[in-house]
Amino acid sequence: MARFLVTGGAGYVGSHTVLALLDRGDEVVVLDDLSKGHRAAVPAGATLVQGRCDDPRAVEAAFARGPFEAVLHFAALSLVGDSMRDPMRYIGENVAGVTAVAGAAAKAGCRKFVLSSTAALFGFPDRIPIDEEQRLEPASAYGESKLLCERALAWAEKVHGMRFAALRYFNAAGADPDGRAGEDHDPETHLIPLAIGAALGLRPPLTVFGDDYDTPDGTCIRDYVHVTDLAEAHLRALPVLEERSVRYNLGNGTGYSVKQVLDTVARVGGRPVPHGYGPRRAGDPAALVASSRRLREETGWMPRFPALEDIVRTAWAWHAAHPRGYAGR
Ligand SMILES: NC(=O)c1ccc[n+]([C@@H]2O[C@H](COP(=O)([O-])OP(=O)(O)OC[C@H]3O[C@@H](n4cnc5c(N)ncnc54)[C@H](O)[C@@H]3O)[C@@H](O)[C@H]2O)c1
Ligand SMILES: O=c1ccn([C@@H]2O[C@H](COP(=O)(O)OP(=O)(O)O[C@H]3O[C@H](CO)[C@@H](O)[C@H](O)[C@H]3O)[C@@H](O)[C@H]2O)c(=O)[nH]1
Repeated sequence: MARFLVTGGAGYVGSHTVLALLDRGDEVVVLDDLSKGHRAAVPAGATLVQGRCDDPRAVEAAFARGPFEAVLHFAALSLVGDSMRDPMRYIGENVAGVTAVAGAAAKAGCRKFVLSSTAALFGFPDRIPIDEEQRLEPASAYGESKLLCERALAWAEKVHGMRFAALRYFNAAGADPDGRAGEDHDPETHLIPLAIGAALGLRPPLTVFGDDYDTPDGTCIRDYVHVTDLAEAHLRALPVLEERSVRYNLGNGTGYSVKQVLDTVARVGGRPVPHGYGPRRAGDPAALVASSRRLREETGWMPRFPALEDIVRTAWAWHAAHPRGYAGR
């Protein structure tokens, strides 16, 4: 049993990872300012310190609950479109969060750090699937902020001997298979919850952003990876940090188009997804699919829910059971 600090543990991916840690018997302290997350998403067995990652007093209060085996850093601003309206805020806050938390970790003698990084590091990629050797050229301030976070951690390693794992998630999706947690962003911008919301009559009809891409059906292709599999990848990456720092691209390795996602939601839910077509969303690449070969080979990670249908089924179950998300829980 070990104790972990999870920043952003009241958010979507963070809360599922807290569950994975608690399920295996670990102790968890969550540092989250609840700006986007939900108190009710912090599992009962975890301790919540409410505060910002770039506030030294809040970070100190969190580390006072240590010592920690490792820090898992999920807290960040994470909307691509938003980052293009307010790029300095995204870069400033995301980098400040990492530097404050990693600096405090080094001071406290905690030398393992796992960063939520992103496929947005690759911008418009040259080749699919995207492996770790591909050019890093973010096409958004959000992607740039995460690249700078990775680079900051490389300095923490050089100077303080801090090992880090940068996990570049592709599209996180789905919900805890036991129904204990799910996806509830406000505003919600992600395809699967919007499609399910439209099918359930909880949200307006979905707009497909462009059907003139150079893909088989004209809509964008993404690699949807189950949030519980993402959580498991964090646990798998930890032992590698005994030896060295790593960067892993993290997805299923299969791409699905927006139309295929809508068909799957309709099939799983047994009702159509009301939708129409609109212009392309600025900054959307035609296709993003991960090669997670390195992660699989070096850690033994294997997704339990690689099929889109299973991913959508768990998401559907959560949204149907919690039509208002975490509100009122
Ligand atoms: N969801 C995805 O598909 C996806 C894909 C790639 C990368 N990521 C990255 O994974 C991480 C988690 O994403 P998510 O979808 O769970 O987001 P989320 O918004 O649900 O969770 C982020 C959490 O961090 C908290 N937070 C934000 N800024 C904070 C700050 N300064 N101090 C303290 N707490 C703060 C929020 O309140 C929220 O609970 C983010 O770093 C995101 O960039 C997500
Ligand atoms: O109303 C909508 C919402 C989305 N889409 C499309 O659906 C796909 C998926 O979009 P979305 O769910 O918003 O995810 P991404 O824009 O691919 O971004 C996610 O995945 C990135 C990595 O791939 C991360 O960096 C981001 O944080 C995360 O939000 C894209 O082609 C969108 O154009 C629509 O057509 N209509």
